[in-house]
Amino acid sequence: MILDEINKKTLEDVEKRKKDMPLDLLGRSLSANPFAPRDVKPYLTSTKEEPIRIIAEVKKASPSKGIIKEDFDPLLIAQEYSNNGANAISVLTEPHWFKGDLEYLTQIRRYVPTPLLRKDFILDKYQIVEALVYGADFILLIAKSLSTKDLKELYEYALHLGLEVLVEVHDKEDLTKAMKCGAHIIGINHRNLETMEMDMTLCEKLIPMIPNGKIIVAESGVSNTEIIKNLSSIGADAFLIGEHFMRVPSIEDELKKFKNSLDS
Ligand SMILES: O=C(O)c1ccccc1NCC(=O)[C@H](O)[C@H](O)COP(=O)(O)O
Repeated sequence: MILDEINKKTLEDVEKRKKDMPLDLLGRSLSANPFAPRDVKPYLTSTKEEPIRIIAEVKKASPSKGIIKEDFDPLLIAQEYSNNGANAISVLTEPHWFKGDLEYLTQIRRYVPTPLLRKDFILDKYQIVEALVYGADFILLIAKSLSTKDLKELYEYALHLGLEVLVEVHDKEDLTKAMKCGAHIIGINHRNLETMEMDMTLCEKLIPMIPNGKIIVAESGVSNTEIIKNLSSIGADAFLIGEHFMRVPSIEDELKKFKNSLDS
């Protein structure tokens, strides 16, 4: 199964990086870290004035689609997102299946003011310190990949370092784990990361089980204003969108249209 394969390879890579740069050394670079993480909650919370929040993803490739964007310039894409109203930017840093790079985070953080998500398969505290050093404001933790205990431990470690966490769920069991760890930002991923199947009705099933006051992010397969309108009406605050933006002729037009989904 793809998620197991990705997690296995991710852990092997982390072990190699730990040998090249042990955690205490990596941690030491934090004292000179110019990238203090910002509180992303206000950026992701739907309000009357700005009901639709968009996390726009910098995504070159994926396990389900292969290469998505040939002429891929992460900084240019991020600048376009930022200039056209994205509330946060998701930067895929996984190198094998998504062709991402941790360096993209730093490149973007230097020139783009919008808050950044390190989108990766985070299984080890080392990757959380990396996220901070390379310029992320928040990280992704996938409930399916972690035991309740590990999820809670990584979640608390990230908060302790000043990073917010998007806890991703795909079913009731994941949601129970997210609740037990006290997650405040919950991503409902329409994509089953084990089978790649999409279930665009998932938010309808899971949102009613989430207590009030949480920030809800609808993830994957969002490609038109009808989907956004519908999910917003049932309680989604924010939308994580990757492939669609990578394929459209004008990110500017599409992003503006999505932000104004409720106007028509
Ligand atoms: O995108 C995939 O094929 C994928 C496969 C296995 C694990 C994760 C995967 N994607 C990560 C994501 O969550 C998406 O990149 C993100 O939600 C945006 O989705 P989309 O708008 O459908 O590109």
